[in-house]
Amino acid sequence: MLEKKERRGGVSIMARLIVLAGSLAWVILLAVIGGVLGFLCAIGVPVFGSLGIAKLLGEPLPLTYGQLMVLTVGCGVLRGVLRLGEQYSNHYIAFKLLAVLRDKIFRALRILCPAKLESKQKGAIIAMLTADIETLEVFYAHTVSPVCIAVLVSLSMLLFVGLYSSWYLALAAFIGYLVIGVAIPLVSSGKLRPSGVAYRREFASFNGYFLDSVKGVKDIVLNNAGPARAGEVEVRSERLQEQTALSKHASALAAGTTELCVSVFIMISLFAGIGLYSAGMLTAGRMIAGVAAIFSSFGPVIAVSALPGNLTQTFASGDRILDLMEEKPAAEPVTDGRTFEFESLEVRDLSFCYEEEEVLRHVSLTARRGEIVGIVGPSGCGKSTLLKLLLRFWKKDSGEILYNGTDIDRINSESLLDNVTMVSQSTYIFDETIEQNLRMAKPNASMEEIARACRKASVHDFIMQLPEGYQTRAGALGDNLSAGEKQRIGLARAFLHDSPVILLDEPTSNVDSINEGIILRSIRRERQNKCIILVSHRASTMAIADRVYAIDRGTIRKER
Ligand SMILES: Nc1ncnc2c1ncn2[C@@H]1O[C@H](COP(=O)(O)OP(=O)(O)OP(=O)(O)O)[C@@H](O)[C@H]1O
Repeated sequence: MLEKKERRGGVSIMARLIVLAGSLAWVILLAVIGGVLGFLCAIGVPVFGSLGIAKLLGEPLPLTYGQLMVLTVGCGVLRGVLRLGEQYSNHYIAFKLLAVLRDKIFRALRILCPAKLESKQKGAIIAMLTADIETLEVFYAHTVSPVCIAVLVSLSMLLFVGLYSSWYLALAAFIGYLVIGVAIPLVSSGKLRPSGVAYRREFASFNGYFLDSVKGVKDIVLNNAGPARAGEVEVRSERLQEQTALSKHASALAAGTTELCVSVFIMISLFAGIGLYSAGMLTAGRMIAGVAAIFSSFGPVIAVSALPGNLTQTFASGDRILDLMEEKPAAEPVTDGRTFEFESLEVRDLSFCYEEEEVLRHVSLTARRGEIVGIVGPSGCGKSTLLKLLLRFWKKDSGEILYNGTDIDRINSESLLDNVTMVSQSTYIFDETIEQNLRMAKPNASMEEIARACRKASVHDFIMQLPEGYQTRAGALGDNLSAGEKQRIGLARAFLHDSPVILLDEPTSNVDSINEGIILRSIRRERQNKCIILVSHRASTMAIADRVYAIDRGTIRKER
């Protein structure tokens, strides 16, 4: 299972996410520069205009009216260009970075796979690959740059107002920036969090229930449970609506408070300016320029105060993604070990437990090229676990798994996968053509080889009946591939992969006796040059084994 780590703080998440952006951090920098210059130009329009008025009022200025006019118009035009640049950078970050992140996450998953992705985890992983990565777009494109822009623009404005107009006015602006850009986000994020968390909980619950109902609609109809199910959907939908209203109410309140505070601080700076002018501490021209600069400088901090609604969710997504990236695989891949060409397998005194639950105790068995070894035992006794350990999905607790006399922990993972293939109880069929689904086992296989593998798995005739034969898309068949057909495609993949060891977990559990006979004949023929380890409940399947081991409550004994 993915381990639950300690929650990280917001700053730590932000820092790590920026590191994760790697070489794309420079595009974020570009967006920040574009944003800062853009806002300064926007503020420049009223400021240069008011400097013109200051000049009219007799304020000495080293600029002519013409130059002030050019600067005012120039700022207006540049504002548009810079805004475009900022938006372009943000969108570039959003799309490029999401692609880079998906790639990184996929790599992390490949190392964790398959042990840590057992079925319990799939839902969380799929959510991460879709919703969480999308949410991070908000972080990179709409969180980092607004915060940096707000800090830089506010500092520039404080310096301008302080140096040109008055440090008292700068102080009033400073308090305004702090209240709008820091205090309101902090207070409202605390208040928005519970309603945001409750909303997301209801949303997930509703979605899960609804999708589950759609998937299970056949069983709902067969059990005449439709009205009860529809009633529950209605109840959950109403609960979701209530939470949506509460959540929207909280964010509307925060937005209203921000607007109110902006108006209050504009008034405060206006009254402070008039007061300073009346006290003779400021000329009319400098007062107008200072107050105009403050009036137009709240845009960046308003953008920051609008963030908290998304921020909690963004950080939660970032936290989950960082957890996945830092997750240790159940068995570290071996890259500096030995390679081998399979001849023999010896399992000695092998013990293994999943967390608390002990599954295998002092298990020993042998198998070599040319043999079919059967494993039987009641459901849940650890047969599949033993096969997974032979592929090092999990790290054994004690004992040895020796391939050609070398322990599995000292064999390169690549070499192990070249030598050992497993057909598990459920085969996943990708939404590609049947040929592509098979070819993944041997990318350069000829069509003849593919067809031969399918004949051995007794699935060739079925494929030839499909509308486009091997070129039929599995997706076009919908859910119409039976469990047995999928199982035989899985088997054909294993035959095509042609590795010396084939681990078969219930290979005939879903096929009829005619197909079972064909498959068993193929397996028997394959054994000449291979080692086949066969798990099955069926006595008819076990009949082809040279040796049979029985597992019972974790211990093994040779049955024949
Ligand atoms: N990833 C896992 N985490 C924790 N427990 C697991 C995991 N996989 C299997 N188990 C448990 O280990 C035990 C052995 O499971 P395993 O799948 O090896 O049995 P099996 O003999 O192959 O059963 P079946 O014949 O029904 O396929 C079961 O109790 C199962 O619930």
